[in-house]
Amino acid sequence: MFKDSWTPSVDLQEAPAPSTQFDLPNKGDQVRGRRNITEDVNGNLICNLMPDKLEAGDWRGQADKVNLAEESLLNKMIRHALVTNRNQVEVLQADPTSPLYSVKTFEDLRLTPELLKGVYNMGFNRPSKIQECALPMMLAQPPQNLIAQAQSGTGKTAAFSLAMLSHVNPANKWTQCLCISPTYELALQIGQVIEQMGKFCPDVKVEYAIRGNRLLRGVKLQAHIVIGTPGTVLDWCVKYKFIDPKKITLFVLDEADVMIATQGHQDQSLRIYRQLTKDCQMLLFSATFEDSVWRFAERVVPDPNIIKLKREEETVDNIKQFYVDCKNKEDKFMALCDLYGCLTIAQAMIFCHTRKMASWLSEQLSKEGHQVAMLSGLMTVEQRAAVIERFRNGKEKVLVTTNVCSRGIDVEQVSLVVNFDLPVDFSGNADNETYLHRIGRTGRFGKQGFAVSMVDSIHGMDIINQIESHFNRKIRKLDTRNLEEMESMLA
Ligand SMILES: Nc1ncnc2c1ncn2[C@@H]1O[C@H](COP(=O)(O)OP(=O)(O)OP(=O)(O)O)[C@@H](O)[C@H]1O
Repeated sequence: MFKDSWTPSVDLQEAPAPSTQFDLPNKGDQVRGRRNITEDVNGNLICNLMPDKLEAGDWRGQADKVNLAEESLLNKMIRHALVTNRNQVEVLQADPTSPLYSVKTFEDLRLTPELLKGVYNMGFNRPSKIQECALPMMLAQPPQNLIAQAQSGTGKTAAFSLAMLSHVNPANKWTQCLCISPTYELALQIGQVIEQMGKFCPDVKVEYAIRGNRLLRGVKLQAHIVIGTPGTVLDWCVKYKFIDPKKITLFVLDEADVMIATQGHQDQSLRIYRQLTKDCQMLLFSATFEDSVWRFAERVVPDPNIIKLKREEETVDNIKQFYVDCKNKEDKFMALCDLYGCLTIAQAMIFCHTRKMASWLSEQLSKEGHQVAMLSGLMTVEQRAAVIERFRNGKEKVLVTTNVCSRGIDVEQVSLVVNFDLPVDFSGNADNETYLHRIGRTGRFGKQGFAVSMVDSIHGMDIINQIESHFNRKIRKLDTRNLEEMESMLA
């Protein structure tokens, strides 16, 4: 195994760093305290202000951070099927005069029998919505560039995996397809899809340009497809020359939104891009499309075809929304217990703002005899996926969580969502988007759902009013001590 001064530096760059505590002067901050500086899995520095003394209900301290790369990985791990989306795919062609092709079957794509077998073997009967339009473009001759945006779970990874496998000429013993992904774990996930889909194409070789995978100096890589993180890919192309970037004919950049949110990855991606030839086909995928993503995409993908599939709107229509007036967290807990006594709850999700609160609440609920599962940002993504799986299978009826998992969990049996802490943004205003994602966990699949928010301050009441007027839906007061009234309201 080869080792020199360069490899550890890439390892360091792409490895998660331990949490570090610094005592810094907090110029301009109203609250005195310590700054907890940590690095997320992408190498982003996260600075959490940890006040010396948290006020009751303080929304700023210790909130669990939603990490885009982790969220994306978790989504991949817990999803076993396509996300349904009834919106129409929007297509903008680079050459509007060329005919627009879309396919209804995988046979229409004229794939090799081995590859077609691989696709069917994965249980894919027909292309997903985005695949119907994207696949013919990706497989077209002459090659076409593509920027595609669609929410997670719509079949993007499967689409570009198929494109790469179909693109490769196994007789050419060099790297022809290069795919970059924001993290080690995400790169492995993509590789798994390619390996599974290419199961019946044994001549196609895949390699991972990720930390820890060290090749002997001077080696010329024979793998046809390389998937990796930007730092290692750049070094494999430029420093070690394991890959000749001039021979790459298909370049895929996945999760562009996560990529540009990660320090250094945007520059590295651009540097990789500059090594490629003008004829190299470029494909870029993203779940969201803010201006910054769009500007980046335009730099990496010249003359693109553009495909967009809008996220299906979440609605609060079949969710009965309430708030409960409480004095403090103990009072909120009492109200929660009252609620339990009254509602026939299939399963419930309870949202807290901090890990500490989530732990306290889980403990209290367990003492009351409830089977409780808990999710927090302290857990690894694998641990979170396992907890969600157990909850999905009904092993626990209550899931206490921070914001780290408010998205993406589809559990049909969730009939109650409780905002034990209200969703607020950093400035203390109502976080309407988070509220919607949280309560959207109930009332799914056309069923009736209940969302109850616990309010323990004037500020909290103000937040409820803000949410009410944002969604233009009444949030009614619920008196959990008045059983009769409660039963009639929840009926
Ligand atoms: N044509 C298809 N038919 C049935 N299932 C499919 C099809 N394409 C993809 N899937 C499955 O749907 C799920 C989501 O697909 P995929 O991972 O490709 O989506 P994505 O848009 O890349 O989402 P993410 O970025 O979260 O991975 C996966 O479980 C995948 O196996």
